[in-house]
Amino acid sequence: MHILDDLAQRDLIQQTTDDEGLRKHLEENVVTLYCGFDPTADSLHIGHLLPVLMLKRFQQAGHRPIALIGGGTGLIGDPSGRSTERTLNSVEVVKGFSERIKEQLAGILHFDDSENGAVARNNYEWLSSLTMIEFLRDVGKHFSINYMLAKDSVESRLENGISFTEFTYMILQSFDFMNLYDKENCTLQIGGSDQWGNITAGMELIRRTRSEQGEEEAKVYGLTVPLITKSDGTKFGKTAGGAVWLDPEKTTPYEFYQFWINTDDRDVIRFIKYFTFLELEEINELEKELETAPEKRVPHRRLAEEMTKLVHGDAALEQAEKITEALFSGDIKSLNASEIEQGFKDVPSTTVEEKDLPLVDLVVSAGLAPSKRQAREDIKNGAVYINGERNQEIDYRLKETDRIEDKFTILRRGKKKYSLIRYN
Ligand SMILES: N[C@@H](Cc1ccc(O)cc1)C(=O)O
Repeated sequence: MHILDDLAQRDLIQQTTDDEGLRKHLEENVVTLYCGFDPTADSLHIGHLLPVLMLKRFQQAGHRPIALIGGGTGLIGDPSGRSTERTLNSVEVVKGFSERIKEQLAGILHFDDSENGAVARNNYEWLSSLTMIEFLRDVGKHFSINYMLAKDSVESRLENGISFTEFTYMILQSFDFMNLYDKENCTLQIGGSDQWGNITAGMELIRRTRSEQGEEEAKVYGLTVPLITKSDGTKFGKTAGGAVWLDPEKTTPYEFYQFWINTDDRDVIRFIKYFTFLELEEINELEKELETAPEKRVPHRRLAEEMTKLVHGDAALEQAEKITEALFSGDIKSLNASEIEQGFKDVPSTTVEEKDLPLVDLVVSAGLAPSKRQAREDIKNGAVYINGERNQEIDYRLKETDRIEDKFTILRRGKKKYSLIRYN
């Protein structure tokens, strides 16, 4: 199947410049394409995943992707899709962010120098050495202010204001495209739907400056992926705890898994098409499953599996599944300390100095009962669990075997009220 047809069937194409031309171009050539990622934080988040996976899809279809780290543009700030000016980060900070983002991209794209291996570039390399005079003469001269003012990213900001710095951003991104065209024969730029203006600006620059007189026009292409919407109207990729990051230190693989498994029934098939590499036929099967046995949540589990494996690897997926299962069945004893840490990250925790406290005291300090009297009552009634096991001894003192790797005990009251006890 033509890559563009596969993408279309997955609803992954928002816009292309010259669909027919691009189709032919991809049929006849190993196409070098790129997508840029600005280091605006120390990690990518799932909002970045679609374009990253897009690069991978093109690679699987035999083309050559470049992941461009915006070490230079990240110092300027893209106004696209934003209603307010960004605050600038220091050069040091952006450098640090760039390195981490490169590592994350490597984890998904597996950079290598073979013919259609994915490669990473950093635009700091060429943007930092561009002189003011060169910039204004060789690049700026090809941009009319009227054209720039008409771009969405600028137009929408005129009322609230935009600095000259952010205003020039599109010129820098255009310069990137031209530079990659010159040096690497890169002829396609992809990006999120908010990047349309920047991508077409670059195409225009290349057409103007790189077409030889009397020859065919220098021809490059652009493609954008859609903005991901959710059926409940809330923003994709945000949870109560904030953004869903790809860095396992910021969003644990378990949380990441939970994010996907909690996808709304109405969105799950669409997300499987967007984010996984499953064949369309298999996706149709999953859709049937959803219709006939929605309570089994087979597609949700599959989505969570595929995504966790892709971003965090097999071992992390296995752990996420184990934690999910243990929390569901209450079998806490099967978890080790690192799994406890992940699975109970959002559960209230109490740190205690003494290790063999009476259960009654612990239940109170953990905030699971308002008084010792109530705690005794609860224990007697069988509402209190240590690491998933009911304990009805009113005079019970915690023992070594109640501590998981000597670090944690999980107390539970009733069905759902958990508390994580940490030992110093
Ligand atoms: N402007 C893009 C990132 C980018 C940077 C440089 C480029 O050449 C291309 C894209 C964004 O904010 O998402």
